[in-house]
Amino acid sequence: MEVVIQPSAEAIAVLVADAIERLLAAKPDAVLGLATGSSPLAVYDELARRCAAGRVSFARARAFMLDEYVGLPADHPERYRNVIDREFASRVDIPPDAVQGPDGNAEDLPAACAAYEAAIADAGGVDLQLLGIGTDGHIAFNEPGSSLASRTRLKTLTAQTRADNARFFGGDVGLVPRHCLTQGLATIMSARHLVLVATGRAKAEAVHQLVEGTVSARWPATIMQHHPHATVLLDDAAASGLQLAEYYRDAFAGKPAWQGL
Ligand SMILES: N[C@@H]1[C@@H](O)[C@H](O)[C@@H](COP(=O)(O)O)O[C@@H]1O
Repeated sequence: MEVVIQPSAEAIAVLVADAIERLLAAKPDAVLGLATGSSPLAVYDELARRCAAGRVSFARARAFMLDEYVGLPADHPERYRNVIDREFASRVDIPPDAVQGPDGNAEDLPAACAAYEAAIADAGGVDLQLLGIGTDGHIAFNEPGSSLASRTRLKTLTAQTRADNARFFGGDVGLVPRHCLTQGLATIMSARHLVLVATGRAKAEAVHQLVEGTVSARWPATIMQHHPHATVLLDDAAASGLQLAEYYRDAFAGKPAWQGL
């Protein structure tokens, strides 16, 4: 796992956008994994800028979302499909039907989960998966206790996650759905490159566990320690709980530029 500590979300976004630009230059029909939440927003801003400037094109790319709330109306602004359209897809040249997410309004949710797994496999798997991390250590919506071998399925959100996400629902936790569909931890681990972004002190404990803790379903993101190509990008606040921060800084400072992330 590579840990990269940067001064700001914008500096992180430049590095992540560089990696995505490089991937698409080598493989224009690459499969991207998209995350919601506030953590990837600066990355989407940077990609939109580069696309407008003609530096990068998503015209042949495909993308899969990590997760979706269950039961939000199709036109609800916080439905993750709508968030991704607003923050990313509508701002770049990716064809609208090239972006897929789990169907949180399907009549048969287990069938929708199985179909989603099949769609990812049919696309050849995800090349680069963007991730945030919850304060309780979840990735996508894999809450504590999630099977480390899980695939896309229905999950119940923790009170902590619903409280954290209430800010997107006018501060009313009662409006945050209780259930979601989420890629499983094994689904995420199947992606070829994992790129996790975390900023702010609220993430410091989860980040410490992710990088330096024992691999355990108690902190689901720790499964990333088993991934052969995982990059964790942090600002100083999110890195403030790391015991080996100086080593990570030194290693990145001495890294040859041609290696990229
Ligand atoms: N399902 C999403 C996750 O994919 C995201 O990583 C996490 C952190 O969100 P934020 O980046 O807003 O802190 O919360 C949500 O619950």
